[in-house]
Amino acid sequence: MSTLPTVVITGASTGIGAVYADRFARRGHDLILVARDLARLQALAERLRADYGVAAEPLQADLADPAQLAGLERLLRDDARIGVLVNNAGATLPGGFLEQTPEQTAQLIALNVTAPTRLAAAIAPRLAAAGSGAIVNLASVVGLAPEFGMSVYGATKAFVQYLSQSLQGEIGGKGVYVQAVLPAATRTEIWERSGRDVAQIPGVMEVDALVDAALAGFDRREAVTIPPLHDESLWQAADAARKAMLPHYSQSQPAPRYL
Ligand SMILES: NC(=O)C1=CN([C@@H]2O[C@H](COP(=O)(O)OP(=O)(O)OC[C@H]3O[C@@H](n4cnc5c(N)ncnc54)[C@H](OP(=O)(O)O)[C@@H]3O)[C@@H](O)[C@H]2O)C=CC1
Ligand SMILES: CC(=O)[C@H](N)C(=O)O
Repeated sequence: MSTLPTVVITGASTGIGAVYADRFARRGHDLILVARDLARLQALAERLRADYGVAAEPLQADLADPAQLAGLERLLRDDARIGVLVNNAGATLPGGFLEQTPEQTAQLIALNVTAPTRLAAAIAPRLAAAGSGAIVNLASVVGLAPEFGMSVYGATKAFVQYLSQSLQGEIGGKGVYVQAVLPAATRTEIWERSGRDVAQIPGVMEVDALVDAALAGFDRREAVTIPPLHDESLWQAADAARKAMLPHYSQSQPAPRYL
């Protein structure tokens, strides 16, 4: 058994989550791997045990299902070995807002918004009390870009980014590191799962490169990590522009243009 904190990774059966599992195992962490496809989780866990000598436990759960989500919440609340949560499980939807059904959007919000929020809420008090630990949340550059026409998916990712940055402010001072990771298009099954052809997308990043870059940001303790953004000053300028507005919101009168 490792002396390092155990890492819980949601959506670990494939894609970005499976590579996170490989990288944390390589660093010597024990793992709890969460997704719906138990056979895939078992195969990955077996490989990680063999390759790295860590403990790797598959945990089958549909995180859009409140009862199954509650089981993982209990584990995060109670198991003191767990010190890192990677909120990675997520999906997108085919079609546009006019085609998507209420059931589809509710399901997406349950997976992309409710699950990471509740899982973070389950682990945060214990990490804050211990004064250490990390919560990594997979957002997306789509959350910065309403122009991309992925309204509900993008809104869920904007939520995740906001939650991460706000939590960093709330619990960062108590020793808990919170990171938002914003990938752009990355070669995983997410594209075919939503009926899109990744071959039509320009500038797709390979999943190993994405996760290694995200972990470089993790090691630098960045609040927001955007692996595809080469010119870091663009993010810094956008963040500075947002912060420049903050002192201007406390006004008893509407702005003259609204009078
Ligand atoms: N790939 C990309 O271009 C980008 C991805 N992202 C984000 O990165 C994260 C990972 O995406 P990616 O690896 O590409 O996606 P994949 O579709 O490759 O993998 C998604 C993972 O989530 C799991 N998952 C899906 N639905 C559920 C559910 N209801 N309950 C539990 N687990 C579930 C899947 O496992 P199973 O089916 O076994 O449950 C799988 O392990 C997502 O949050 C995504 O939004 C952000 C920007 C770009
Ligand atoms: C499917 C996508 O659009 C991708 N996950 C992204 O967030 O860029």
